[in-house]
Amino acid sequence: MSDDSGLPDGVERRTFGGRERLSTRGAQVYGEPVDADGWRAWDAGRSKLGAMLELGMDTGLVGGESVLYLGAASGTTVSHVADFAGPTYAVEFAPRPVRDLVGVAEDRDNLFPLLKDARDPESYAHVVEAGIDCLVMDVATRGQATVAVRNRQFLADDGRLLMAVKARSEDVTADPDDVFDGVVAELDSAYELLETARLDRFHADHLGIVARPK
Ligand SMILES: C[S@@+](CC[C@H](N)C(=O)[O-])C[C@H]1O[C@@H](n2cnc3c(N)ncnc32)[C@H](O)[C@@H]1O
Repeated sequence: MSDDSGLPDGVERRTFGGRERLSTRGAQVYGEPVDADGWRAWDAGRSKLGAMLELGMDTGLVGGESVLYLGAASGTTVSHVADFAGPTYAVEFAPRPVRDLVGVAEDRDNLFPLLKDARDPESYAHVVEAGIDCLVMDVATRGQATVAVRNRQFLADDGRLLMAVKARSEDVTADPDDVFDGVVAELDSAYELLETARLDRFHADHLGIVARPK
């Protein structure tokens, strides 16, 4: 971490259109504003990890870490991650967004797209290095806690899980708080919870979780 901002090295607050925003330095991906120095605005409204940083959650990210990112979609968030992190493995199971993700990786030597199902970690265990520093999860699917537990195997003992839970993906009718309680209870088998925060300012009915392996 470069200063007392709580942001990892390689993530800065810079002014775009008169407004201070998170930013990373790299090739443009989704039409986000880019300044003259090559910094690109990181839209927290389109990124749960961006929202977690914007809300001041203590992610433990310092910059340069190895990352396994589950639910990469077309690369909006993972492109920013690869801008400040080390080797970044991006798992996504839908072929269409992976086509875009491959384009995003062409500009980033440290970004490795994997067309894989995050529920089946054995299918990419031969590719992803062991002792990953940070597991980022944004899979909007039923069984989000199960996916986190199954992928615990990749994390270093002092690594971090940074997870966004979408309540409606588990149960559209349930009270989000009940859904979050259930997810947290299931995570307990493999993780120690460090911090949770509702992301509603940026993402309705989402919970941000920071945890470390037990
Ligand atoms: C909310 S979107 C991710 C957005 C992305 N993280 C971002 O901020 O740019 C959730 C993604 O998870 C993917 N997904 C859902 N279940 C998955 C699974 N079992 N394995 C891999 N990807 C999955 C979906 O296809 C979708 O692209």
